[in-house]
Amino acid sequence: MWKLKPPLDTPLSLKYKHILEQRIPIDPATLINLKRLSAEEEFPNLSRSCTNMAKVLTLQMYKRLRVKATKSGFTLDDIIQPGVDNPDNLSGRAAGCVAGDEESYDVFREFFDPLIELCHPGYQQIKMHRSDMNPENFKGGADFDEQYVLSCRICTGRNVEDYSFPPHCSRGERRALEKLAIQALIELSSEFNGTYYSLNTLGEEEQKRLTSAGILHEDPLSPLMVSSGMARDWPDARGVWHNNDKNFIVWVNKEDHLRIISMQQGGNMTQVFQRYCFGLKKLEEIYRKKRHPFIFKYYLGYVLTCPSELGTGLRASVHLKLDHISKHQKFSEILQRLRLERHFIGDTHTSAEKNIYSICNSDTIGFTEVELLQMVVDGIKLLITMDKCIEQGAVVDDLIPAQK
Ligand SMILES: Nc1ncnc2c1ncn2[C@@H]1O[C@H](COP(=O)(O)OP(=O)(O)OP(=O)(O)O)[C@@H](O)[C@H]1O
Repeated sequence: MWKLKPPLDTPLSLKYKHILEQRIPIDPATLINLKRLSAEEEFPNLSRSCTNMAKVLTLQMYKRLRVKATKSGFTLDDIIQPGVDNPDNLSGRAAGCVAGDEESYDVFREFFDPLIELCHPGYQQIKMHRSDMNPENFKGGADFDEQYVLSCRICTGRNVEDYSFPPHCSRGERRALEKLAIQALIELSSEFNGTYYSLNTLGEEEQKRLTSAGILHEDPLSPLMVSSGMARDWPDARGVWHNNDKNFIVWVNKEDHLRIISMQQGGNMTQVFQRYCFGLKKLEEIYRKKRHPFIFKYYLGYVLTCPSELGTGLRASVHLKLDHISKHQKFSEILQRLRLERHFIGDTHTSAEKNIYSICNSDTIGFTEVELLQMVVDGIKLLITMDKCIEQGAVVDDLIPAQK
């Protein structure tokens, strides 16, 4: 397994095991004792890494931070491992690192603050995170022309107080979180009738059915999940719940304790957002009543495993067909000005041939949920207008938005 924790039978690691299990504050001197080699000798080779982690981490910072750990024992080396193993940065936003628990963002703030700023320029000016999950505050319609838009999806993550995050949680923590999620989802079922499927016991037929409904993916274990430690013990204590209409989905113990998804075919983003807000607020209330609230910090918003998803965690994406504007030489620049980004679709080859794109918001922090959705909807509508104009032989340069 990737996590190079010392073997448990040596005196040195017994000391480490004690630290992990007792959850006592870690004495930096203890960690220094565990580091037999110098920072220069241990510093990772980042020459191929295009991630934001590699842009932020210097040897001096590594020297200062490598002897620190959170109370549950998450270290800087654990944080940066995904970016060391996966040097590519396909989205431009790739953090190349993960948090192992809520405290990671405090103990390693010297590293995380500039990193979040790179992922989300302007983050350091944010005084207080704002949330707005009232669909009535959305201006204008959020319904798209279905000749262009094939499907809409909104996704976010949530982590529960007092438990380590998936890269770091123990088997027992993960199982306790699954138990809690199953109880909460049963309560949610009074609003949304649904079923939980444990990956441990999932049959082949069910697996096929969930995959064809876009709920399970062919290969759930990305290299990022493996190198961050999120894939440890897979599929133990992992599962997915969906409502009877298969348009509200909750993943348990994947990248975050919970990943919440509202999605449907066609262009009705209004319904997708209404369901997202209603279901997520309900789930949050259930967890709060069980005295296991979601982790929220005034300056980070909802605290998630991946620092590029802090704030709302919201990713609103649309699969749409753009035959013309996608060939414009400034297509990438237009997306950037609209604060949107392109994600790759599972079957990249076929979707590229058919000019089908997956476009979503690039920000998650600094804006409310309603504001982010507004950006996505207004941006997608503009792209569709531009596509239509080009098809009719018009020049669209004066429609290109100014840099926001
Ligand atoms: N609008 C959409 N309609 C249908 N499927 C979608 C849509 N947007 C994304 N998906 C699918 O959801 C999966 C995850 O998409 P993507 O990687 O872009 O999102 P993410 O936010 O990075 O990850 P996740 O939402 O799983 O946490 C992919 O299989 C993708 O094809």
